[in-house]
Amino acid sequence: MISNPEFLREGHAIHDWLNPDRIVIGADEPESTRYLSSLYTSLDAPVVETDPTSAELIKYAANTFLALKITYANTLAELCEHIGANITDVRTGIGHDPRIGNTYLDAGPGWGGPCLPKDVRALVSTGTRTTTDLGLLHALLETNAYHQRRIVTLVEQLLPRPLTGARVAVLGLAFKAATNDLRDSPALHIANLLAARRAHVTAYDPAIDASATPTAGQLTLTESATAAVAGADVVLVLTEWPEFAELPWHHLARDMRGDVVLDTRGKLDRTLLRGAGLHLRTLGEPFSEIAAARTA
Ligand SMILES: NC(=O)c1ccc[n+]([C@@H]2O[C@H](COP(=O)([O-])OP(=O)(O)OC[C@H]3O[C@@H](n4cnc5c(N)ncnc54)[C@H](O)[C@@H]3O)[C@@H](O)[C@H]2O)c1
Ligand SMILES: O=c1ccn([C@@H]2O[C@H](COP(=O)(O)OP(=O)(O)O[C@H]3O[C@H](CO)[C@@H](O)[C@H](O)[C@H]3O)[C@@H](O)[C@H]2O)c(=O)[nH]1
Repeated sequence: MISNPEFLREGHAIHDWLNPDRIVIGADEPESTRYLSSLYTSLDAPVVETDPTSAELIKYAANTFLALKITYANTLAELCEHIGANITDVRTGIGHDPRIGNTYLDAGPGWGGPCLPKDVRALVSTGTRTTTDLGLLHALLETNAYHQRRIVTLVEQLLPRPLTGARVAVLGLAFKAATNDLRDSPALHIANLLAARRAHVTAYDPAIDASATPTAGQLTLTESATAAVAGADVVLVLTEWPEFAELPWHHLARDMRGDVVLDTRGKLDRTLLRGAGLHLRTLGEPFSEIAAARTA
């Protein structure tokens, strides 16, 4: 048996496959390793030759480490909000240290998709069959679920009315930009949590065909951002599609009932939104501006 894990990212599949950081080959027989290695001679990457169990563990361990980094960033972002620090600066400040690096530290609505959640759970499941202390990994899963629920709490805090009956416009349902994948998507999960709290949720994602996509909850999918945002008490950006920054916010603001945008990906232009008369709330930044507007 040979284990040959793949490390490409959705949305970058061809680039990542042609430019791998490493090739991992786990085989019991040297002949099998030699044969599989020969298939990769056109690619310029270090080859890690190992046994099948270690190869499988490399895959789970890599995805779990990425999940740990993201969750750490999300925890820091929440802390920043409470103590008046700025997550962007904190991230830059720690990221210059090459031992830490500056990737997978973007605060957001929790990690998801078809790979990270599955592989963290697989690592936990594998460890459960042993006496290994898995406290860190259990905490990772629990904390990621907490960070998704936290977005619902933030929406609730930003609304000038109860969440029940409020109109929430969700921009982005895919688990990240450059894909239409809804598997284990934090965005879809959060939208469903809001709908379960009896908010009226209208959602738009540029890669999701509203007419062809069944949703489990009470979500209304729309074919445009304009349609999703019309009448909204609050706009919630959950996927980092670049086009959301380019939306005609002046026009959208006129059709909204409220004046707050919660951008969980930190990609919108604060000056542009302010010019449109909207209050922008991001993760990991103090939000006194909105609190001041509410108490004025
Ligand atoms: N999605 C990614 O970006 C990505 C990246 C790297 C590695 N991987 C790994 O690749 C694998 C597949 O991921 P995916 O996202 O393409 O999943 P997927 O669910 O989209 O595709 C899996 C396919 O395998 C088929 N299948 C499942 N069991 C089968 C069986 N017993 N016999 C024949 N066909 C079977 C399914 O019908 C499906 O078409 C996973 O192990 C994943 O961890 C995925
Ligand atoms: O700084 C970051 C980076 C990512 N994410 C989130 O993390 C999740 C995963 O993102 P990404 O790694 O880009 O997605 P995948 O395409 O699922 O790729 C991961 O899973 C694949 C399948 O196992 C592996 O091959 C890849 O190496 C691994 O990056 C998504 O919800 C992202 O929004 C963040 O919140 N902040």
